[in-house]
Amino acid sequence: MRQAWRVADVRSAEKALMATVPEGALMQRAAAGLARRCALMLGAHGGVYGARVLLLVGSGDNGGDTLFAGARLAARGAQVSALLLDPDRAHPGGLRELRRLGGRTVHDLPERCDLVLDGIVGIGASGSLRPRAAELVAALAERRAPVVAVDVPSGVAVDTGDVPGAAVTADVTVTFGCLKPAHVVGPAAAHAGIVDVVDIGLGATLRADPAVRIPDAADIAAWWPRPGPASDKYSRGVVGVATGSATYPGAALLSVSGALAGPVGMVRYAGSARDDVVRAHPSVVTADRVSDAGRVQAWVCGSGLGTDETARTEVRGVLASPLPVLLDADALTLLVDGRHAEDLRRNAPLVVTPHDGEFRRLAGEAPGADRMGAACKLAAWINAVVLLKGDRTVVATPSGQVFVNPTGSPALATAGSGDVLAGLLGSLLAGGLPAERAAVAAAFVHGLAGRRAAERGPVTSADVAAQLRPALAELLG
Ligand SMILES: NC(=O)C1=CN([C@@H]2O[C@H](COP(=O)(O)OP(=O)(O)OC[C@H]3O[C@@H](n4cnc5c(N)ncnc54)[C@H](O)[C@@H]3O)[C@@H](O)[C@H]2O)[C@@H](O)CC1
Repeated sequence: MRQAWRVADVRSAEKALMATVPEGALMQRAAAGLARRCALMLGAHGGVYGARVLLLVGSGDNGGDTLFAGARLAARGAQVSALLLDPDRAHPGGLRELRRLGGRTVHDLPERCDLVLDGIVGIGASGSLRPRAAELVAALAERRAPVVAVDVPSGVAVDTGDVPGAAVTADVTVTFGCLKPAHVVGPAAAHAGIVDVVDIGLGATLRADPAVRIPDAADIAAWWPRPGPASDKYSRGVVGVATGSATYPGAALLSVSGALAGPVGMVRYAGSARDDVVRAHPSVVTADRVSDAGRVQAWVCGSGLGTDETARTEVRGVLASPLPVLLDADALTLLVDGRHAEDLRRNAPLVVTPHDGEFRRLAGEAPGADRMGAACKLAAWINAVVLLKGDRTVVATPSGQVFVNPTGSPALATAGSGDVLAGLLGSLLAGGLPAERAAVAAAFVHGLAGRRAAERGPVTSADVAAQLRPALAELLG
């Protein structure tokens, strides 16, 4: 599992490390890693010798890294120019080194270059880019040259992943010591491109809890419940699905197909779409109401349920059970009505899976610029695992742990895709996974399925459901 740390924690780790190494050593490690990556990129397109490299240099150490890396490229024969945002405050040692090795300074963006290094600001940035920097970033976007961001793309909010104004969009970001939240969460993640972490020796001094964890395929495969020789349909878990209605039978079908792809041995469906469900999925055992459904180990409730009195009774019924419950869509609307989020507090595990609109109804305010912070706050308030949907879906626990799903796909932004996710997640809850792992694993596999479905053209949520099993077959080997 990869992890990302907040600026303050990176700073203290760097401070501790700096006390043990010669002055300037960390910047040289950073610059060496950065120059190596740039040389690789140039090598793939004609070579370093003679390549036109532009450095955008701010007045902090981020600019210093950039100047030293530029000097290394100049030493290998690249034609390196540095555009200094504030010439009087550019890193003096870096500038000297660049000039010594043949680099020069320029006042404007050149018409053409083979590679741009964005060293305007790094983790020392505050707020949106200042006007001169913002202008430069806008002009850069028109040049279409490959861009390497140094540490973080200039203009992103490093700790939250927000993009408050103009920001560099990089092909590659070379970061130092560890990932930061902006590389993996929020709109900033899309500005980072491929992220390379250069080891500058920070590992031993980076002791704080990470701000965010990013699961990989091996984590999900290790968590996924698998049947053993002694398993039967009950011991694998039975999930109850209370979704859909006569008006929205599709929601029932989609959440059930999500549940069937999960690890449970049986799916029970309770609701007025039972005939449709059984016709499409003959293995599902159905009932009219939650109270008649029989024994289950977890409930999924909400998608397409409607908001009438019957729906309200069903939601109350699942919440009154001592079982893990996942609430989505109409269930959230019903319970909250803008004011009753406390009603969700219960002792058994609860997962809610809101999109931004549902989040606003639940929390009383939109997630805003800090999606991780907002999800954590809501999770603590209602004592639930919150899965906040988005391009980089965030999963937050009541104790403040945050995970970000790396497999998101724009293909998942389609009606009913959340119903499929809810069914799969409920199946994992019934299969015995702790709530946060169930949420993280479901988002991961749902994302993989979305990506697979997108390879075959425009995607419907039924396509996503159909790709869950092949995605799992590949993942679980
Ligand atoms: N601290 C360390 O040990 C290491 C730091 N390194 C580099 O140092 C960077 C951090 O350096 P600094 O702390 O000097 O900070 P930065 O270089 O990230 O930014 C600070 C400078 O940017 C300006 N600035 C701040 N906000 C701005 C905005 N919104 N628009 C335009 N300009 C703005 C400030 O006036 C200041 O001059 C890291 O990102 C990394 O690149 C690396 O050399 C590795 C080691």
